[in-house]
Amino acid sequence: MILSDKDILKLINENKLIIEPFNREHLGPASYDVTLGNEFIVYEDEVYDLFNDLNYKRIKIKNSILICPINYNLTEEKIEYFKEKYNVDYVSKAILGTTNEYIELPNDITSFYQGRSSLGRLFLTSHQTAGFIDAGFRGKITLEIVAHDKPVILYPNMRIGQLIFFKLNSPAEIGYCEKKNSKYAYQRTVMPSLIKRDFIK
Ligand SMILES: Nc1ccn([C@H]2C[C@H](O)[C@@H](COP(=O)(O)OP(=O)(O)OP(=O)(O)O)O2)c(=O)n1
Ligand SMILES: [Mg+2]
Repeated sequence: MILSDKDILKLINENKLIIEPFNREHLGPASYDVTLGNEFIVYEDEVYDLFNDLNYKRIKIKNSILICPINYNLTEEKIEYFKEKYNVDYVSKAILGTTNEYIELPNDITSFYQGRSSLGRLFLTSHQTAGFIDAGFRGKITLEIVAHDKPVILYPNMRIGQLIFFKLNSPAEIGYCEKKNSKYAYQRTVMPSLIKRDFIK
């Protein structure tokens, strides 16, 4: 069962569902709009070797970031051109970002993160395959941001996507943060893939 605005508000007021910061304006008929944080991660490896630690750099921006399509030949000159012409802090292709919002789901609620139609219409996606938020998850949501057509300029604190909440038939026995090997429990900022932990016995 998908939660309506009334259901979401009731759970928030009962402190069963946490969304921080919470903005009543961001509540939709059956969803909650979340906002883009100002911290990002760009990987620096030539290949994603799942068995090794991934090298990446963390970026914090003040005003705006320009996301180029993944097939772009992003030369240094092009980066300088975009920075100059559009007055952006950073230029990147695929990049990891985060919501500003920290959430806590009870063990009987899961959520799906979906991009917003206004950005979908600009061929910008803010999650790839990962959109499912486990029951009992606590943390901020890491976003996988890709432009599929033209470069798109994004701004911290803009509404980037939405959370839809589902009530489970019965509460999960073990919530995400109670599971021993949960990789992203309590993440308070953008986190890189920790897939390597799947291979450590
Ligand atoms: N775009 C997304 C999707 C999910 N999550 C968070 C909430 C999920 O509860 C948690 C784990 O998601 P998955 O189970 O899809 O990821 P993994 O299976 O890779 O991680 P784990 O092994 O920890 O379950 O990551 C996130 O931060 N950003
Ligand atoms: Mg998982």
